[in-house]
Amino acid sequence: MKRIQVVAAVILSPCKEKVFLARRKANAHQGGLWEFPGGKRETQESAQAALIRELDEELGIHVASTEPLILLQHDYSDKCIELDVYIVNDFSGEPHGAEGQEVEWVSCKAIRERDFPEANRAILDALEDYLELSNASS
Ligand SMILES: Nc1nc2c([nH]c(=O)n2[C@H]2C[C@H](O)[C@@H](COP(=O)(O)OP(=O)(O)OP(=O)(O)O)O2)c(=O)[nH]1
Ligand SMILES: [Mg+2]
Repeated sequence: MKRIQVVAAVILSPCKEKVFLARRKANAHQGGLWEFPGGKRETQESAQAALIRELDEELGIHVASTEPLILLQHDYSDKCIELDVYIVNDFSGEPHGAEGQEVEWVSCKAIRERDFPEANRAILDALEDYLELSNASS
């Protein structure tokens, strides 16, 4: 199975206490579950360019800077993906569900109460480590 290249963003509020989540449309792959906004990379497109394009299309924001969080591979029974995940804490515009999807700023402390696709387990672990480190140094 060809591996699908996906980029996703962990969008943090200025004090890093909240993260902006979107809910996958019911009829999509992994439908109804919460996700970090993003999508498939186009041929020849860099991860950065894909992230900027996806967050403009899906949330109507302009990404100013990113830092890599985790790169992972996950095999679902029907799809194999590679997820390239970035922290975004500098952007302009007010994020909203530009494609009619449900969105929400969720407290980082309560994020594990949401249902995510299986691949996201590793992202949540990486995010927890990232937030611990950034709290320790502030
Ligand atoms: N954006 C995103 N995708 C995720 C996450 N976790 C996870 O398993 N995925 C999977 C679900 C999909 O198989 C794939 C993303 O593809 P997608 O179909 O949503 O891509 P897209 O936004 O470009 O949408 P489309 O143009 O194909 O409608 O990655 C996540 O946290 N964020
Ligand atoms: Mg998407």
